[in-house]
Formats: sequence, structure tokens, C-alpha cells
Amino acid sequence: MPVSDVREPIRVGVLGARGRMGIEVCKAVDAADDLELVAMIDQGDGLFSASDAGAEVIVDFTTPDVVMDNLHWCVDQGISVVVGTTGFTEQRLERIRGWLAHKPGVGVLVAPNFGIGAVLMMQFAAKAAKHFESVEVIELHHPRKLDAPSGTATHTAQLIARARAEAGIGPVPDATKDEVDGARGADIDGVRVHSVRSAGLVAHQEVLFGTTGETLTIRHDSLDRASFMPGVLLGIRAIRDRPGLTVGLDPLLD
Ligand SMILES: NC(=O)C1=CN([C@@H]2O[C@H](COP(=O)(O)OP(=O)(O)OC[C@H]3O[C@@H](n4cnc5c(N)ncnc54)[C@H](O)[C@@H]3O)[C@@H](O)[C@H]2O)C=CC1
Ligand SMILES: O=C(O)C1=N[C@H](C(=O)O)C[C@H](O)C1
Repeated sequence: MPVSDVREPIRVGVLGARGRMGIEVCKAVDAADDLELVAMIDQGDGLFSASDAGAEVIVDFTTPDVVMDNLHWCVDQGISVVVGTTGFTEQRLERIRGWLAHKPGVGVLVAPNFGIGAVLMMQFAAKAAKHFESVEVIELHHPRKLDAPSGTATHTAQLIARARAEAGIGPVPDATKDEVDGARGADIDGVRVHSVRSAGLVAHQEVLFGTTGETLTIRHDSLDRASFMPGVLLGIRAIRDRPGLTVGLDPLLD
């Protein structure tokens, strides 16, 4: 191979490196020939060790309450970021766009779910949405998850709501009066979302559609956190060539 074709490995830092996802990401980066794990940072470690180590891409799997500060710092340093942490509202995404406007070479990927099957599940749900009058989302996760509903469920509900609005479908029919708060789940843009937490689960979601005489259930199961790694590695490899904000893994899979 000519010398000019040999690319240096991408230098990667991981935030939340001692967490469930962080540990898995460190293993996956370490095992990839074209990536070099240069910084493993968790709570209490300084972010500066990532820039000192020359990280070119940082992966963030931390918590919704710290991720914006982490991201702001990375963008300020000119480091591209792959973010799996949840808690992203449209207001948060807009703030990131504002930071990136001053850093034209920097890319940020925010993906509610890096599982390829989960991305397809969301796409299939968005496609099915206009054909069914009823829809509910049920997400099921391990009991140590800090947030509810999951980022994936929120994103799915938003996609479904947008597809219904574009197709001119009215509200989901529902004559039920809540006798107990929460019995009908959370309302996200008019779509009911139910959160189940149980030992033994990792990350799962069902989207249940219904119309006259038929139902359609679209279900995805992440049985192991290894399921997220192909998507995370894809993001790391792509993000330096995608300046600005990318939301969701979809454009990288096309
Ligand atoms: N987008 C996706 O595909 C996926 C997203 N997630 C999301 O990723 C996030 C992390 O999930 P888990 O790994 O299960 O949680 P976890 O609680 O196991 O790990 C979070 C880690 O972040 C660390 N941390 C907290 N503050 C920090 C800071 N300021 N700097 C550096 N590290 C800090 C914690 O000490 C902990 O080790 C959650 O928001 C979860 O919903 C989880 C799985 C897949
Ligand atoms: O906390 C988790 O575990 C997961 N979080 C993400 C979410 O909230 O959607 C992705 C996946 O569901 C696993």
C-alpha cells in the first residue's frame, strides 16, 4: 500500500469511561485497528486530560445533567463528539448549534440509540404511523436507568407525532379517564409512552399500532450492550467529516 494511503488511527477519548456503556466503548475502541484509545475519563477526572492526550474525537456516555457542560467544553476545544447520553430537548440541540456556529470544523453526533436494529425500529414506526389511528410506545429497561421515558422512546414518539401531523391524522382515540395518575403513561406530542423497569432487562421497545380489525407491533431488543458498538464506532469514524450537528444515526446508515 502506498505510504500516502496509510491513515493514522483516530485518537479517541471516552467520557463516562467507568459506566456500563463507557466500559463497553473503551473495549470496542481498543479492539479497533483504526482507533486509538487515548483518554478514559469519569466523574472527578479532569476533562483536560482528553485534550492533553490529543483526543480528536470524544465519546460521551455520562448523564443528562452533565452532558451539556462536557459538550460545550469539547466544542470549545475544537474536538468532535459522539454523544449517546440521553436528555436532549430541541432547546438543548439549538444551544449546541449555537456553539458549533463558532467552530466550523467541529462535528457533534447526538444519537438517542446506536443500535442498528433500534434505528430501523424507529424508521419502521415512522413509516407505519400514518396508517393507524392508535399508537402507544412501551419501553422496557434495566432498573438502574436514571431517566424515563428513554431517549429512544421520546424520539420515537416525536417521529410518530410528526408523521401523523403531516398525514393530517387527528388525536389518538382515547375515552379513558385516568383514575390514578400515570395509569395511561406519559404524553409526548400526543403519543402515550409507558416505561417499564425490571431486573434482567437491558434495553427494549415496542411500538403498538392499531386500527379497525388489526394491530401491528414493532419490537426491538438490545440483549447486550455490545449491540450499540457498531453504531458508536461508525459515529467515531464519520464525525470528523460531518461538521455541525447530526441528530440520529440514520444519515450515517444511508
Ligand atoms: N444512545 C445509546 O445508544 C445509548 C445511550 N445510553 C445512555 O447513555 C447514558 C449512560 O448510560 P450508562 O452507561 O448505562 O450509565 P452509567 O450510570 O453506568 O454510566 C454513566 C457514567 O458517567 C460517569 N459520569 C458522571 N458524571 C460525569 C462527568 N462529569 N464526567 C465524566 N463522567 C461522568 C458516571 O460516574 C458513570 O460512570 C445514559 O443517558 C443512557 O440513557 C445508554 C445506552 C445506549
Ligand atoms: O440507559 C440505557 O440503557 C439506554 N438508554 C438509551 C435511551 O434512553 O433510549 C438507549 C437505550 O435504550 C439504552
